[in-house]
Amino acid sequence: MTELLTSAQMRAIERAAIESGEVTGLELMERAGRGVVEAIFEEWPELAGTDADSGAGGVDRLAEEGGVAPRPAASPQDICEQKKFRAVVLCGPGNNGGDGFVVARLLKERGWEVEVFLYGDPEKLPPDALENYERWVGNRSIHKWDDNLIEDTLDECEHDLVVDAVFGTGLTRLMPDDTERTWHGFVPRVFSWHQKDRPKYVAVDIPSGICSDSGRNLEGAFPTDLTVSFHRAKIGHYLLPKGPPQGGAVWCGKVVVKDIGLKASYVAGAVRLCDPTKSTLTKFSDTHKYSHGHALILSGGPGRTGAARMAARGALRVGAGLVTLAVPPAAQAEVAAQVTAIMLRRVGDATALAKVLEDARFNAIGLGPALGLDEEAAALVATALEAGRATVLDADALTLLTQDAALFAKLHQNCVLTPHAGEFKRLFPDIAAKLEAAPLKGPAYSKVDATREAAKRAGCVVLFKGPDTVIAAPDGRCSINSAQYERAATWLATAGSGDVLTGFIAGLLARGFDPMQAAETAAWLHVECALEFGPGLIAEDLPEQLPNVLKRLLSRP
Ligand SMILES: NC(=O)C1=CN([C@@H]2O[C@H](COP(=O)(O)OP(=O)(O)OC[C@H]3O[C@@H](n4cnc5c(N)ncnc54)[C@H](O)[C@@H]3O)[C@@H](O)[C@H]2O)[C@@H](O)CC1
Ligand SMILES: Nc1ncnc2c1ncn2[C@@H]1O[C@H](COP(=O)(O)OP(=O)(O)O)[C@@H](O)[C@H]1O
Ligand SMILES: [K+]
Repeated sequence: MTELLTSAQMRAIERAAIESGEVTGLELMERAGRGVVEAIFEEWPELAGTDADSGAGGVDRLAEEGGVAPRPAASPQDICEQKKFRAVVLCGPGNNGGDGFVVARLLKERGWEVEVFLYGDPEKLPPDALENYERWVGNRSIHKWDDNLIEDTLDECEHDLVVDAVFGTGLTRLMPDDTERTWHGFVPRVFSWHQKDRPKYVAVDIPSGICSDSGRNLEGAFPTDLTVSFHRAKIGHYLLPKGPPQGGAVWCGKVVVKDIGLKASYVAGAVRLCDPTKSTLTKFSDTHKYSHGHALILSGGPGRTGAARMAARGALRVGAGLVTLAVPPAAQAEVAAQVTAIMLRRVGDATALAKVLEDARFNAIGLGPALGLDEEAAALVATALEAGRATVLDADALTLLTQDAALFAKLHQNCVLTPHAGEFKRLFPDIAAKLEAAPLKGPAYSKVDATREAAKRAGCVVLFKGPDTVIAAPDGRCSINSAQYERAATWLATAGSGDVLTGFIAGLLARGFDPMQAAETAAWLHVECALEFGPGLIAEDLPEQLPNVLKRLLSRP
């Protein structure tokens, strides 16, 4: 799985590389700037089409240095007919600004018209950024930051590109809103997002104003078409904090990560992006049904059995050897008429459930969807938890946990809780309050922090749903299952899709996955199934996509 870093982890990696003598800060900055230029031309090849001032030399030079691929030299006539590309590069007071000066220089070398604006005092720039500032100003002009001048510059003639290199991983305070700078007024004026032929907006590392650890918007963020980060993506690229103002992924456009030559070393405690490997899933290919475990899914009463039936179908499709629905007697006929491969057991109350669970072959339990909120349902949850099996709790089971501290105390390390935002807030109101509070500084409290704190308190795995599902274990392991960017699947937010996820987790628990791995793998498969089907999906469709999804995954090299 891909590591997602915090700003502190990234700084530590950079510091270790510099201190070991492997690379200098200046070299890293040059590679970062070059990576941004490369990514721009990969994203918009049409922008790589001319270098009117420098001829083909600019391109070849960059290519020799490991930059973009060389292309045939343009004829003089072509060059005359081609318009000159124009960029505005907005640089900030730290090393993010330093990267911006490198980008400006490389574009200029390719014949671009480049205007650079500096927010801050040149004398206060850190050493590598200062060096690149001086390389830039050696023979070109630089403008002191001025909202009106930036706006006039962009209005004066068509620009192809605006590069945002104001703040990166070093954003530690709310965006400035003083008399000298008025970000809140400035951004929307310059940023004519819906205007046809507007310039492309590119963020260096992260859109300025977005906290790279949390994705929180520290007010006044610049939205972008393309975000180019370095070495590893940052957590903030993959979280989607609710607004106002909304933050994270929604501002990044698309995230490209460029290698800047830092070693891929293990980072203790790093958050990971869910992407199970074939080896995670080899457990899918072994043999006998009894070796694949037996999941027990608890159903609600008459008229409320659909949720559990969908969960059971999910558990079976994901590969549990056997799946049994525990059904109240009054709902038995309703369920029996609608299931085939799934078995039924009459479970009238908690005593009956305890009796069923005497059979040690039931090695995983899924409960909560449409279970009910009465005392009987609470007793079922208590009995299930007392059995100590691998257990996934969702929906009504989560609500019951919020109503009874003694029930909450029965949670154990083999449990997985799967709250959506509302359920999370009811279960962990104080943690949710921290997450909802407007951030005043960076790094801000994040959904990752909140889920880790919740998992620690519950003593079990917590899967906090959303397009940025965060999964955490009490020992601090944490991952994000993203349904954003190329995995965007908004149609997954459909009634009952959470019930299917419960089933996927229960099925994987039955197969012997540990709770963290079951939750991560199920969440990932859930989104893959939504992508496989596409828009128009209803929850029942999800389990039926699994055969194709698994086939594709298992045929990976
Ligand atoms: N860490 C690394 O390995 C690398 C970092 N590089 C670049 O360096 C960046 C990090 O550089 P820095 O740590 O200097 O941080 P930044 O350049 O992101 O910003 C720090 C500066 O902004 C000021 N600042 C922070 N929040 C502010 C606010 N709300 N209002 C006004 N000023 C504010 C700080 O006082 C400081 O002067 C990365 O994002 C990346 O672009 C790259 O050069 C390549 C390697
Ligand atoms: N914008 C989104 N894009 C993709 N998936 C989403 C989005 N919003 C929610 N989801 C996912 O949809 C599912 C909804 O589950 P849940 O809220 O429990 O609904 P229900 O109770 O109707 O089943 C979760 O897996 C959640 O992560
Ligand atoms: K930036």
